Amino acid sequence: MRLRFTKMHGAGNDFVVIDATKQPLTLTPEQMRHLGDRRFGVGCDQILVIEPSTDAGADFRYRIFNNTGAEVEHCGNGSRCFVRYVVDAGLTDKREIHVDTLNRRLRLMLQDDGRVTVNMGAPVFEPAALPFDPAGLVPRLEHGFELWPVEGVELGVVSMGNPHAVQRVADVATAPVATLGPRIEGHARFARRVNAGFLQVLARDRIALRVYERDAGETLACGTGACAAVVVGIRAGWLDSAVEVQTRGGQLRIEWAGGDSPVLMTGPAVKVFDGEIEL
Ligand SMILES: N[C@H](CCC[C@H](N)C(=O)O)C(=O)O
Repeated sequence: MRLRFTKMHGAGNDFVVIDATKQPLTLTPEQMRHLGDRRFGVGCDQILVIEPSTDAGADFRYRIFNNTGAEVEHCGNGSRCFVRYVVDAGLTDKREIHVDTLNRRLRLMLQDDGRVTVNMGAPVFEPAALPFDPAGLVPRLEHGFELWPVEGVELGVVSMGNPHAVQRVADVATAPVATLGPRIEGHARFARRVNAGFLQVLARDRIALRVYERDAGETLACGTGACAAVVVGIRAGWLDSAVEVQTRGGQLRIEWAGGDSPVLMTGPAVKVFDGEIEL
């Protein structure tokens, strides 16, 4: 099969974007893995498949697959690239777009400076939402927020639609992302595995972040991970409600007013090239 695609990135988190708005497309996990392979295929962290909406309340739907072929619930950087794609491809003339993912409806706004703001929905802190099994653990409370002792560190857990476990570190540059990241990502207490965030507080409105992503390893940026780190930092009393997040691939802005209010993420979305591949 000859497949047309668009290569994009959001703060260095890179995607193969496939437009399936005009004809249905089903790729096997093996075909996804080939697309994601940085030597034998195109190479990407995740694959984004854009489809027509199946509900009057949304303009589109899209599906996200890690480069292992596993479908996931949410991708912050991918949602911004989705907006850039559908606007540039002329699939919509709107600047506020509603899209359905596996388990959320997102509202996305294209800003005049080219960045995209995404209403990422509200965080969910109940362990069962990830899922995370806290049985037998005694959390340390930081400003009333539970930090769970796992693998010798303290994890703040939160679902942004996909699962995240965030720990505070003194310096992201020396954080044990390559060794501790996979141990947390695959830990038995996370039945559907987890994205492992390493957060360094630079100021109450600025953090540095590295994320060992579920099913993808360390990426240069993780949008849902940035949301997760900021809301954990706010609940733990380390951060204010608007935070600049420095990732290895670029900068994101995360805002959250607390409670059931939605998390707003603003950041870049860049098209790199169009291509075709024989699958
Ligand atoms: N690896 C994530 C999906 C991609 C999320 C990330 N790329 C983002 O920008 O949010 C997971 O399995 O939940």
